[in-house]
Amino acid sequence: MDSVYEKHYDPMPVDLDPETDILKVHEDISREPSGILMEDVKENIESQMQEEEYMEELSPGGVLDEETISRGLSNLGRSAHGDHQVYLNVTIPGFSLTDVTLLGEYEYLQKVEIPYNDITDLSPLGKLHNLIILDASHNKIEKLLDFTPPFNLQEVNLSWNNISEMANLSSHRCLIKLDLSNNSISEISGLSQCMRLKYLSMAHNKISQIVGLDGLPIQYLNLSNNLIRMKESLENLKYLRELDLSGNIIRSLSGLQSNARLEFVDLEDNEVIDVADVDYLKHAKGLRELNLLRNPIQELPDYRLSVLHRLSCLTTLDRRPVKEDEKVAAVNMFDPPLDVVAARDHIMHVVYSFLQPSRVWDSTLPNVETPYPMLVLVGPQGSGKKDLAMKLVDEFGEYFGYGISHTTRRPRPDEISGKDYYFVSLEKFEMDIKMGQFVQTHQYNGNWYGLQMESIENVAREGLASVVHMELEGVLTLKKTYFEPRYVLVLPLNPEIHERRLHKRGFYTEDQINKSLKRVDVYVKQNQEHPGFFDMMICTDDLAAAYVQLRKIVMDYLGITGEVKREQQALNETREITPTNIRGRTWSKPSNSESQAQVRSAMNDVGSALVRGIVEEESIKRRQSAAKDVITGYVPPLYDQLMSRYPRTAPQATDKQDGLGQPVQSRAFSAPTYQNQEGKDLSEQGPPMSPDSSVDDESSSNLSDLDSATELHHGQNEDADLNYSRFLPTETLNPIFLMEDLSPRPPSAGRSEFKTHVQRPGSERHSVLPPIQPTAA
Ligand SMILES: Nc1ncnc2c1ncn2[C@@H]1O[C@H](COP(=O)(O)OP(=O)(O)OP(=O)(O)O)[C@@H](O)[C@H]1O
Repeated sequence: MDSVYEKHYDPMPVDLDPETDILKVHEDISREPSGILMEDVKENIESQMQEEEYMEELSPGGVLDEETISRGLSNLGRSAHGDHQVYLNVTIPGFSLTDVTLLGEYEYLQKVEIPYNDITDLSPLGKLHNLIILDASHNKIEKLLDFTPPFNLQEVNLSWNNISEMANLSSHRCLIKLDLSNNSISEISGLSQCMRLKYLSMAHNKISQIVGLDGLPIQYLNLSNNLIRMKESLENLKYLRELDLSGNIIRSLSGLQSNARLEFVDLEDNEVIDVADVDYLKHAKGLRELNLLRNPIQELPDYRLSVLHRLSCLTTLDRRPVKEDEKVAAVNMFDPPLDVVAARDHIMHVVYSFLQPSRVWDSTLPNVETPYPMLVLVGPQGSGKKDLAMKLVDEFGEYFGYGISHTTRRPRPDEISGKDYYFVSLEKFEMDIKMGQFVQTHQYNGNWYGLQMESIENVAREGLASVVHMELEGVLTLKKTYFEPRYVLVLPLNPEIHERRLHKRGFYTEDQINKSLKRVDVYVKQNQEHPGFFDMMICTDDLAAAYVQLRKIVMDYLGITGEVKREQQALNETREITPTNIRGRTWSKPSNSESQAQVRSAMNDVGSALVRGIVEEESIKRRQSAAKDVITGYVPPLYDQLMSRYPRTAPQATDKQDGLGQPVQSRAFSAPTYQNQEGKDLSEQGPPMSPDSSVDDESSSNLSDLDSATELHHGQNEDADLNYSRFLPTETLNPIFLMEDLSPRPPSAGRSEFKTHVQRPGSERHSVLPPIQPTAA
């Protein structure tokens, strides 16, 4: 037997030229290909022709005949009554049939597929009592199901026909699926009795209103490519799960708000313009897919995130799967959790302050372990926290100072700028934010509130702990900073008393009062869900009792008894309180029990008032080091600048503060005139870089504040300067000795005489803040 290769191989006709010994191809290359292949082709063509002839013979004139039917029959099975072996299906597509009368004789048929013909009349099918599925799509039918209804007809496909009007289908009660797409129907009607209808497609028609479907159990509705404006409600289509309304002229989605079972909505190519319309789909908790492609809404900024925020359950939007991070981004953009708001607030202030030239603050109290002593009273508006704060400052004036926030709110009649708040304009507030002056900010009732570093420093400079009051959001930001205050939750638990208090003040609108009352729950929730978030809680239903409680907490914590306090008062009356003679009190959390014990023991030692507290000792030590760095032009590595908890990136006051009783003098250029090694006056270049400077370039550090540094140095003679120059950051130094060498702080007028002969350390770099050596109490 010939192999396949041999059978199909048709060698080129070649001759060997005896002279040249070269193979030559035959001149006559146009000869027929091999006989076998030719035969195949011929066979093929013949069979095709035969087929066509045969087809032509079938159902001549478009009249269905036996032969055609017998060829289309399939699925041999039992008749409905079970007494006959019959074919159950017939498929006769594309025979240009016009007359299907003969089909009526096949009464056992359950499925009839006669698409792609020219049928206009389906009445013969009325005899098919067992018919369940009918596909007569792509025909020329003009009337809808105008035949005696088979008892169990469930699925009908009459798409791509010429139906312009719907008929009363009340007799087709078993219909489950009806496809009438691509006809020219202008109104939906006649379906009211089809109480099993689950699937209805009327796409590509001329429908302008979604009516006539009330109460039907439709789950899948396709009305795409019609003329629908969607003014009506689909409220009665309770079971709707998939809705295709693409290619219409829909502007608003109102009407879909009641379809809670929707899972898929296609609104591509419509006129939806407002992202708020998406809210109409909010009740559909199971909505997974939404398509709004080719709608004007797509042009809106942050469109995708905005939709995802409103419909958080979506898994696919505009045919694109929704990613997890998109969902997170959507929430963070449109409804950020309190913590995210606080983180952003914090980042903003850190970045702005970092962009500012840094300064060394004057106060000696803050240190790495207890950055700034601070007591924060937290609670909703009208909880009485401000009254408590003021009273605490009144009574314990030698321990606490009131940390005054800035606000854009208008002052009330009895309020004084610089006492209750610094009342500033919005422009000023924003400018201060940009100048990196704030530690935290928060918007409440349309007004901005914020605590500036300067306010805290003003209190700390007096050797006192700040008492501030704020809303929860402020605390969340504060918790992200290097401050570690004590937080006292001040909460009215009786809503009636709270409401009465708010009404009595007469400042608030009903909305504001309601908001304040509701916010109590936010605080309660925060307290319950984050144990330890607040250090203490005081109920302020009775303000007097609340103060007694707060007072006791404060005195216990500070370790003062009534007697000691009196002693201390007497002591204070007899001596001037300066930052150096106040001992190391703190209201912030010591980082470990040891240092807390040290603080307590130092504080209890009332008799030795001139002995410095540990807090101050450590603070002085660091100031010395920082001051030396400033003088020697040392720039800390970027990491140190960022990570150090010392307030090195504190904002620079470059402007007078509006509303301050005593305007803060500009500190930006307060550095003294000084000279470099060669004796050249550098004052034109500005002062040397502070240890906090965020700028690496020495020449650009012209805004450093050198108050501390100059205070340490000022007034020393040449010897003192030389003496100081010994204490480079590399050397271990007991700051007490250094302080004893220094004369008291001179008036600032003398600063201009300051000169330095200290060598710059060059590449020798050291940590700005040397580790704290444990000091004996
Ligand atoms: N820096 C701040 N950060 C966050 N919240 C602040 C800040 N300063 C003040 N707040 C709070 O903003 C809210 C509104 O301040 P406002 O001064 O208008 O309150 P109030 O009507 O006087 O009520 P209250 O007596 O509770 O302070 C108050 O709860 C207040 O504590």
